[in-house]
Amino acid sequence: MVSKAPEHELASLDYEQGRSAKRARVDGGENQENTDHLNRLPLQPCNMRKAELLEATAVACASPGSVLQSDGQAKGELPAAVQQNEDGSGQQTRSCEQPAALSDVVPTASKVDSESGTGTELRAAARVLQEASAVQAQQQLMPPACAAPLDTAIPRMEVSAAASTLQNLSAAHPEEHNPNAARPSQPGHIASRAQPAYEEGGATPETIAAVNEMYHLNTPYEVDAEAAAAGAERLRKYRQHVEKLKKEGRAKPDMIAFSQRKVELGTPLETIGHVPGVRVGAKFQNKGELAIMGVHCNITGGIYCKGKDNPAYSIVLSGNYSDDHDAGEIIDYTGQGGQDKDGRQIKDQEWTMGNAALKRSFELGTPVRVARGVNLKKTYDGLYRITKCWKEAGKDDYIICRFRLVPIPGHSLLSERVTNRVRHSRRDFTRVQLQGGQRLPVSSTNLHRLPPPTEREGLICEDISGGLEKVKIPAFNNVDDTPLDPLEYTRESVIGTPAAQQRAELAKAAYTHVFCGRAKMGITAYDDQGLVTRKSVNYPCYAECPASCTGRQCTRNRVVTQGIVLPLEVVYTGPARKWGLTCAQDIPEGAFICEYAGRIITDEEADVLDTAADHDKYLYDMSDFVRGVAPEKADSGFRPPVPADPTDPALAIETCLTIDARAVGNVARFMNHACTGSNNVFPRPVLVEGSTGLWYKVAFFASKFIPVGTELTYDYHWNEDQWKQGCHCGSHGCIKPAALMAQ
Ligand SMILES: C[S@@+](CC[C@H](N)C(=O)[O-])C[C@H]1O[C@@H](n2cnc3c(N)ncnc32)[C@H](O)[C@@H]1O
Repeated sequence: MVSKAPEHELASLDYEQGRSAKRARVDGGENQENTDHLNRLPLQPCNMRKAELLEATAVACASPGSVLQSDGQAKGELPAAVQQNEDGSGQQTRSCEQPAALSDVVPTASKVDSESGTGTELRAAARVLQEASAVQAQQQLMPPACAAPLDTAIPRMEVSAAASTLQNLSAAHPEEHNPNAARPSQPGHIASRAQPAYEEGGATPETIAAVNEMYHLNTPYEVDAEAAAAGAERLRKYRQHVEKLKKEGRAKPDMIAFSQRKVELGTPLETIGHVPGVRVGAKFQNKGELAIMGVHCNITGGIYCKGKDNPAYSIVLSGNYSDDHDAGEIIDYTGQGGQDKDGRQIKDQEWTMGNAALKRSFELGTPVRVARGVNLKKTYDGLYRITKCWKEAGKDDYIICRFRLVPIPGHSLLSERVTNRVRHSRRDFTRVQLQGGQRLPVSSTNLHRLPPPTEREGLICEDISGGLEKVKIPAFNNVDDTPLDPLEYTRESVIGTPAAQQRAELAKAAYTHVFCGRAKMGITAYDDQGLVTRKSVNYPCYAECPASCTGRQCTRNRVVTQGIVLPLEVVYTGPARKWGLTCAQDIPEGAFICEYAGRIITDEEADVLDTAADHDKYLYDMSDFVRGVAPEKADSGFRPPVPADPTDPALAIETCLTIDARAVGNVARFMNHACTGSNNVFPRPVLVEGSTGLWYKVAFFASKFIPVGTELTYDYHWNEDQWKQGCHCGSHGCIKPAALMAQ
């Protein structure tokens, strides 16, 4: 989860960096290893799987009669004779010999990785891959063991290396391995002949678990405020120095400033994982700033590492490598080396320098920082893990090293972006300043009301709740013909999945007591009119009384429990924000508006919802609600009754639920966002006697008097990146005004 630590990205610096990002990446190929720092990393190599694989490969290759399936897997015994039709002109023969020794036939791990992974070896492997399908086809036609004459022997080494490659391939990526696709469409063209050669030996689940533990990847990232303040100061001084160098007319002031000030400013170097104090999503004006903050200290190269034997610290994606494929959630990153000064690939890449370091990260499962951005400006996008590495022919027909990186959930901007849900956490707690003044009950006849819906234009549905709410919820479209999407209306949240059911039950078991909200809070959150009081408005949680509580005070303390009483309306606002929620009468400040209802699912289930189908637009993450809010934000008052021990499983259970209101929901799903200053509604967790087994709801209240017909909005607390299409709230303090985005 992205923390909202003090911002340290200061105003933009207006200067040109001396070399293009593309050139910098090329240079990185030559000057990649940062030798300034000598500390060694704590992790040791873990080659267990590779060794196992080699052993398995050796067995497969060393056995006479072992057969290669067309899908690339070693199957049974090799045929004693292999028929080859290299150029389609005739058969070649080789005698069936037993390999003499393992080292003769199976390259060692390093041979597979760095020596035999050259273009020549790959091409040879590719050829044998093609033959594998022929072998299988032939095997189906003829008896094994030298039944068919082969004209020319294929060197044993080549076969076994190819078998190893094949096994790697099929094991690592079966769906992409298609030997038929390997047939040359343009003979002699490397791209058409070379097959991807996937490297086995990625970290085992046990290693990854250990790495997660070591780098605190099991819990969402939280920025240390002190370290953030120190970082902001470091950046400020660095920028000052850059300005000074610029005034002196120095070339490449950002680079010079980095090398001159890094020691004095205490740049965190050689850090695996997050750099303390740097929040995910932090923006930097150039690579010098990335370097001085310790995010990516290789100012001229795309890969930051120390030596080929250690895992890499970070990569920078500038969109300049034609072979890079950045699909957001998945990055297929191209290694370094083999380019000319214009960025053209002129040689095969090898598992050396930064490529070797990234491969090491793959083997060890260590996180790699990713910074992205075109031109000079970069964003720290958080931590990724390399799930695959391989060699293949690049667009320029030379063999390139490739790495697949995927975001680590809770530690990358993208994992936030993927779950583009309306997040609220203790950091997102909105302080509300109620103005006081006339606080009429919502039923007061002194509040203005619109005429009945049937007397107004644009009515497309008289009651979207289908009679489920106490009041009708009509829908209007006075803009165009856009219809309402189908919605299964629900008045209260429902448990959506068996996994969520399990969590809800566990949570219920952890909180068995029937509570009296008044007893818990000492006072109720509401006044006699059912409006949130000025005193209680910034309590982190409200508690209502269950039906079993009697007495005037307790009966009064059931506001959310009563459900919607205000005449809410769903109104089409236009193509930018689509549907929104308004009210057909004045709303007094502090009035309850509605709860956020939908299907309750687990966070994990929410994370894999189809974002392309806008599924994530209607998710409300309940995480952190129960953990309370920072003391400086919330008034003392009542806090959620969470266990004192934060490791209590009940806490973990309860915080892992999300409300999904896309297909099943209530009016709250139509409420749009407005930035600070212009929204009029705020959410609070409310303890109620839930029918679902959950012990709280998310409820919305008016933060001010809202005149009749005004759109109801609250702060989604989305960051700039989440507003990909821009925010159309139109307020002065808008975080990402759509108007600016268009420029
Ligand atoms: C919970 S839904 C709100 C209802 C939505 N407008 C609809 O038509 O169903 C959240 C989505 O509404 C849109 N939205 C809400 N507030 C917005 C704003 N201020 N600017 C632009 N789009 C907004 C975004 O597409 C967002 O993902």
